[in-house]
Amino acid sequence: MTRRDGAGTPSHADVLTVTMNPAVDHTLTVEEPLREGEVARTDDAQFDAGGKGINVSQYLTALGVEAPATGFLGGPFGRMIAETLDDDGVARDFVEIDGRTRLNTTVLSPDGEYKINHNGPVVGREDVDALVERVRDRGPDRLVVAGSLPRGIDADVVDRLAGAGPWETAVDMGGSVLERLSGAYLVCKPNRSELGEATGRAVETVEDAASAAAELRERGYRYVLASLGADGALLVSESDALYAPALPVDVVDTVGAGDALLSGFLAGLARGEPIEDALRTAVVVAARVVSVSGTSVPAFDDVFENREQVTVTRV
Ligand SMILES: Nc1ncnc2c1ncn2[C@@H]1O[C@H](COP(=O)(O)OP(=O)(O)O)[C@@H](O)[C@H]1O
Ligand SMILES: O=P(O)(O)OC[C@H]1O[C@](O)(COP(=O)(O)O)[C@@H](O)[C@@H]1O
Repeated sequence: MTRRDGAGTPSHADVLTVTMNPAVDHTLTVEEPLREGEVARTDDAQFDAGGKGINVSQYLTALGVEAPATGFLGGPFGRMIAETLDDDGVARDFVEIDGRTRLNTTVLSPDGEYKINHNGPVVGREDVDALVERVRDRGPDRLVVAGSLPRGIDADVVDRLAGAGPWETAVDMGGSVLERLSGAYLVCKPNRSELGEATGRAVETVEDAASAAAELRERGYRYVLASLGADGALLVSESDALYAPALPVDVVDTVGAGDALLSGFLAGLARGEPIEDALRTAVVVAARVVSVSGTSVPAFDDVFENREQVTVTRV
């Protein structure tokens, strides 16, 4: 029997996020480039509750949109994530699994950003059945399914979650998963390489990204929100392709940048913003998140007022 690892009685949610493969994010900053055979030492280490949907729940909650988190948690890192969500006031309703939730490591060194993501635990079909029930219990208006799939789970589970009720579903998953989905989705948020992987196209320029996003959109997405790193973001709908450059900020690291972009977009939609403004909000939220380390939640107080800083053009 699967166990419920969550706080409180299930209640309706505006947005519910699903993270099937959560992670504790371990961010280490070193002062010298890593050298083979040498021990690097640092006093600067940070642990955050992570995984794409969990980050979206944290960012949305901080942006004033109720967004409980569900998915699978297990082991000591799973307990740490649950405690962090409680401390941050993010409602949670996870299926407790026998496997251990993973630890993902980012090393920030003078020569760059190194990320190592563990593939995560094995999850069983009965855990998936329990997850579908959790989602039905909450009956959200919008569902966000984000992050990699744990071992034992195939892309059809995403279609199953999206099709289990009347909610609109956003997905932020790897290109090979996007390629295999067959349901109807509100939005997907590929980054440049995921967009290339999902379409088999080379994505170098903004124009390349717009063509690839338009092709991907036709496979069942109302919007494709493509993130292009320091080049900004692109929002493609049936009638439009809108491009917004990134805001010039001092970047600490880009962990959580894509999750922040999606959160800002969903927060804009939840507030009834027109699509163009939701794209602006998304870019401001992403700029805030890349300015802090790991997936810690920065101050979002003036995000909505500052969205006019973002210029949007038609591609
Ligand atoms: N170097 C940067 N400077 C400013 N903003 C950035 C930078 N890198 C990323 N961003 C912002 O974060 C968003 C998501 O970044 P990206 O790296 O494309 O996502 P992901 O984390 O999914 O790979 C971008 O669309 C942009 O708005
Ligand atoms: O599930 P994946 O693809 O391994 O990614 C998980 C990692 O991505 C993050 O959600 C950050 O994502 P982004 O940098 O793409 O926004 C981390 O919190 C987590 O460690």
